[in-house]
Amino acid sequence: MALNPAETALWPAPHASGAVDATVHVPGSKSVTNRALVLAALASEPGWLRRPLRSRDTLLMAAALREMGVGIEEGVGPDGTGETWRVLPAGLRGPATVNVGNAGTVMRFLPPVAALADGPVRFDGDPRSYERPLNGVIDALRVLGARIDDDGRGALPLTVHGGGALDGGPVEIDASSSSQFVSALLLSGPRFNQGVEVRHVGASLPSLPHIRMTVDMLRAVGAQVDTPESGGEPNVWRVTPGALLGRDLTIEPDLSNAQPFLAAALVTGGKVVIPDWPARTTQPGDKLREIFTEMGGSCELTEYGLVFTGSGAIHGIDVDLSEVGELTPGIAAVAALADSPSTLRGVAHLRLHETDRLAALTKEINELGGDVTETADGLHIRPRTLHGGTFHTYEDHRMATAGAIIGLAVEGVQIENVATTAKTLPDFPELWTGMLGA
Ligand SMILES: O=C(O)C1=C[C@@H](OP(=O)(O)O)[C@@H](O)[C@H](O)C1
Ligand SMILES: C=C(OP(=O)(O)O)C(=O)O
Repeated sequence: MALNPAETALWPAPHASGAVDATVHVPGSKSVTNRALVLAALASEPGWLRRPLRSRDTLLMAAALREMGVGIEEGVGPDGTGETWRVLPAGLRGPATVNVGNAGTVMRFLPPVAALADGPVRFDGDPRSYERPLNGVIDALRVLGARIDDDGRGALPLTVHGGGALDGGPVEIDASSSSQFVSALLLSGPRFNQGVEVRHVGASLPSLPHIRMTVDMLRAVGAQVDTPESGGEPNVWRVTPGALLGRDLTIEPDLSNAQPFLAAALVTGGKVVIPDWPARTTQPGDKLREIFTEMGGSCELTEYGLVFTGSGAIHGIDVDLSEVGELTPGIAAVAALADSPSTLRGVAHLRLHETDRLAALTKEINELGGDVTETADGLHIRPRTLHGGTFHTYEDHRMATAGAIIGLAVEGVQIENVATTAKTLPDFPELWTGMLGA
């Protein structure tokens, strides 16, 4: 496929001339917004999303739900403050066509919704979406009573022949390649005739906080969910059938998208404040308070938000990132600038994310003079003096932000296709230059 000019364009990553000192308002969480849209669409009454993320992944989710008959009105809230979306659930309908782009949440969360539609729903997406695993969702839906036409690879493209309802019941899946398989089945589970009982039988299960996020958000709209943590069997989640409530939900800032800004404080020995950092959250980005503190910073969580301060020193880290895999690119970027080596473990499944993130990070950091090697499940990073050059991004938003972090400390880094940050953070270049006072 020919790349358009935006994809080939190079963005000179700003070099920081001194310590940053900024307050950065980070837009809403992708993971929370897309779960909230699905749950509101499946509810038995209208609901509101306040401060939703407006990005490629969330607009694809909204467009897909609209295709299936759901009303989503974008506007300002009833009290006139901030962007608010009103979701009007309706009988889900096919025929419909869903473009998933390269959004894991759309390609995994919507086939179970489509199984409830009253006709065929065709799923297609970016070339990369054909390579990302979907077998856990496809196989499980068949066991639960759905009819699906695919090409047998356990991936897109496919058609779900919605029958207006789904039996549901018990199902075993191997979700070692993506936690989103579990989340997908649980989110629609209350609307299946028998609910759903998901038993994970694989060797490992990544991104557990994201499964907790699914469970918390289901409970917040009235669903009954039994989990391993609430006294149930290990690796088993059970959702009881029942109606879902329409809620008025304010979306938290995306803490994984706060990562590059916190990293800027760490890398420049400066200070960054992120307003509205939640006191309690299931977002994996909350782990950054611990990880970036170990890497040399310090933080204070106040009523206003998170105040994160760098000390001027950046330390390497040995850390298992299996629960917080999406933080890996940003941590790798900081580790490449540290005063000691790092080992990032537990993230083999990143090979099947937006791009093969382990290969991409290794290649791009090494091309700037770094010393990174891939392991079976992660990266070894030995800091070296880096030089400028082109940082390729492979249509991966987190590769682009990782390159920008390195560019703060290394002159002459050019990020290819910074526009790819639109997947979850369309305003990234403006927020970044704003933070630097440019
Ligand atoms: O459920 C979610 O919102 C997500 C789950 C994780 O997926 P994997 O378990 O596939 O890593 C994460 O990496 C992704 O960015 C968002
Ligand atoms: C893995 C990610 O996204 P997706 O939701 O497409 O899986 C990510 O945002 O880092």
